[in-house]
Amino acid sequence: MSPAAGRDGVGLYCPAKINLRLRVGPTRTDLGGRHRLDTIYSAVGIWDRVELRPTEPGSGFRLSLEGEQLGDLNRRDADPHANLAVKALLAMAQATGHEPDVAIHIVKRIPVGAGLAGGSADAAGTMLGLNRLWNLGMAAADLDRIAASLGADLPFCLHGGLSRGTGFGQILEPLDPDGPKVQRLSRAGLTGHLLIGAYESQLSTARVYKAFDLIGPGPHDLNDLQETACTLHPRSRQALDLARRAGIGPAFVSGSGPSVVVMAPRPEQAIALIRLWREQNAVDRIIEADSPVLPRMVPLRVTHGQ
Ligand SMILES: C[C@@](CO)(OP(=O)(O)O)[C@H](O)COP(=O)(O)OP(=O)(O)OC[C@H]1O[C@@H](n2ccc(N)nc2=O)[C@H](O)[C@@H]1O
Ligand SMILES: Nc1ncnc2c1ncn2[C@@H]1O[C@H](COP(=O)(O)OP(=O)(O)O)[C@@H](O)[C@H]1O
Repeated sequence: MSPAAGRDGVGLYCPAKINLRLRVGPTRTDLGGRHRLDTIYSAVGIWDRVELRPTEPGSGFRLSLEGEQLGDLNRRDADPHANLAVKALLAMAQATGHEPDVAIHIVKRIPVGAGLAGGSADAAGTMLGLNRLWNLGMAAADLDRIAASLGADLPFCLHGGLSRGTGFGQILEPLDPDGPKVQRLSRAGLTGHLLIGAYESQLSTARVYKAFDLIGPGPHDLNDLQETACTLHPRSRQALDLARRAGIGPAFVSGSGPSVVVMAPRPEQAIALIRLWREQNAVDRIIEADSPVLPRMVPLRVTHGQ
């Protein structure tokens, strides 16, 4: 991780997450009623920026959001305590005996409720930033434990890169970038340049998992939740069909969706797919990115005139 926090705080670049494989098993009481998973997480270069600045002692936390597509975060009645970054601040404060006197500013670029773990990314960035801002020196295992209490894919968001996830998604086996497993993923076209097709509408992860128990997995999908997500959000199926018919891919739904991921290693493939998606109005937003990537931390400095 990069240099220590600056005098005025710390900034984190928090990547999104996709699932290159997502096998969903039955719900388990020993997993808190969640489904058993076997997944390959990959961090993707769509970046939220989380800025943490100390506030006056005893003044409590502040939250501010910035971005074009804030989804349901933009509701006037949105409770700041429901924001996953705030939940992470309060959990870290409780675990370490610190007062949560921190201003959190989030610049959102990860589509909200998209299956890209935008909330978990911001929460993980907040945890990494506080570890530095408060000079905690917390061990990774302790951070992972707090992260797992906040969300199933939050532990992965602390680390980024490529990891296998089991349990309810919180047990991680980081994949060696130079090892045989990642080489196999690359040969299958599952690393490198990709397109994300995103939507104004959101899918609730809880709703998708509940519907999955009735709908089940598609026969050949990389993602067991894909058939459910496409049933609940047919435009995702349309976007995937267009990619498949154009021979561009692999193409799959990201996590609980609705966003879709199409691996497009060659520029002409990306250009062709962007044209197809736009002609057919198959998606609302198209983002080009690379994967895997790692979270990044930068010191904040007061800008002139601030
Ligand atoms: C589907 C996945 C795939 O990586 O990602 P997203 O699509 O959300 O990004 C994750 O499993 C989502 O992780 P996360 O979004 O952190 O889930 P949580 O907040 O912990 O739980 C949201 C809802 O999903 C259910 N859930 C979550 C994980 C799991 N293994 N089984 C479940 O049934 C929970 O019971 C809860 O009702
Ligand atoms: N910082 C945050 N960024 C995005 N969503 C958040 C955040 N905090 C809380 N949420 C809520 O979490 C829900 C899921 O958001 P997100 O993590 O982006 O999607 P997904 O779980 O599908 O990957 C949304 O309803 C959103 O209101």
